[in-house]
Amino acid sequence: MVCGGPTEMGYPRFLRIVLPLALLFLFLYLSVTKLHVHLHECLQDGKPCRQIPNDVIEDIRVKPSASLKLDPSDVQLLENVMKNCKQHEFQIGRMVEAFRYCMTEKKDILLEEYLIAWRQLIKFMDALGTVFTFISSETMTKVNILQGYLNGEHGKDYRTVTSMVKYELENEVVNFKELPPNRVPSGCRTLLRLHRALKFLEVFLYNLGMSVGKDKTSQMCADAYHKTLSHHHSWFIRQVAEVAFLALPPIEDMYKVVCVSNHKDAKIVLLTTVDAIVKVYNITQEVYTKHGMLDLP
Ligand SMILES: CCCCCCCC/C=C\CCCCCCCC(=O)N[C@@H](COP(=O)(O)O)[C@H](O)/C=C/CCCCCCCCCCCCC
Repeated sequence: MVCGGPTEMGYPRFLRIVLPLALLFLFLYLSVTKLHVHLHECLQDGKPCRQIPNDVIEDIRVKPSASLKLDPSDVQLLENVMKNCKQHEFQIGRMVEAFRYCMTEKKDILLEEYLIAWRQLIKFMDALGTVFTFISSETMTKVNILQGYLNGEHGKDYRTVTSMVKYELENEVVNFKELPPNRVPSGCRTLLRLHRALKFLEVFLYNLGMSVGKDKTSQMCADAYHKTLSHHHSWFIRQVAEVAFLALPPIEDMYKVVCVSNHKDAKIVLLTTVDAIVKVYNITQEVYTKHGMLDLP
């Protein structure tokens, strides 16, 4: 079993060109976000003009649960991965555990555990290097907003996704028309951003798990992004993402990150992860659909 960390990944030389380009896009992005409020003043049917309705997005469904049958040797492999990966900053086992533990018997999501899983993903992105800093700090911002609510005065109302939705709707914290400036965004719209990113992660890990070991990670990641998260991002963000994909390490290095040495083992670990993510995603999706909250600005 190979157990090198993501910090051991070697990056190609072309990054010397890609990195300045990424910084340029970042600069452009930050310039445009200063115009954020003005862009949102353009409203159509009560929605910002740049917002793409949720229903144009192809419904991507991966169904590993039905096909994922683990025999005792697979279970042993997963246990080994959990044990042997403990020295890594990013622990896929810890992430899977958190995604599993965050689901309650009443088909609800415990926010505290959900955020633990996201913090693991942030560790992974941080280990990938500076090209990913922007994405990981954006993710951290969202995690911190939710943690802030959990630690705040109404913390108990933020224990689960359902209780958060109930509390924020009853207290008019959620704004369906615009993102009010100079206010901490609501928990519901913040979680929605992570929820959409979770679909991207699900499809990306599924692509990785199902690949025959020859495909490029950048291609698999771009494919997942184009099918999912990109529909919610502005042009500038999409360009930043395209640059980041080029900096992704090759598939063998990804395998090391999840503490496996070959494609067969990677498939088991990755599809087990996808299985947990799909369940969490579906529960959240149901709550948001029920309350018509899939397009919160
Ligand atoms: C073998 C293990 C593999 C683990 C792979 C980990 C991959 C990391 C998982 C998810 C990363 C994406 C997290 C992105 C959060 C995005 C939240 C968001 O959409 N924010 C946008 C909207 O926010 P508001 O403006 O409405 O407040 C925001 O505009 C976007 C900011 C920039 C994010 C750019 C995202 C690019 C996605 C591509 C990520 C590729 C990372 C791959 C790392 C392997």
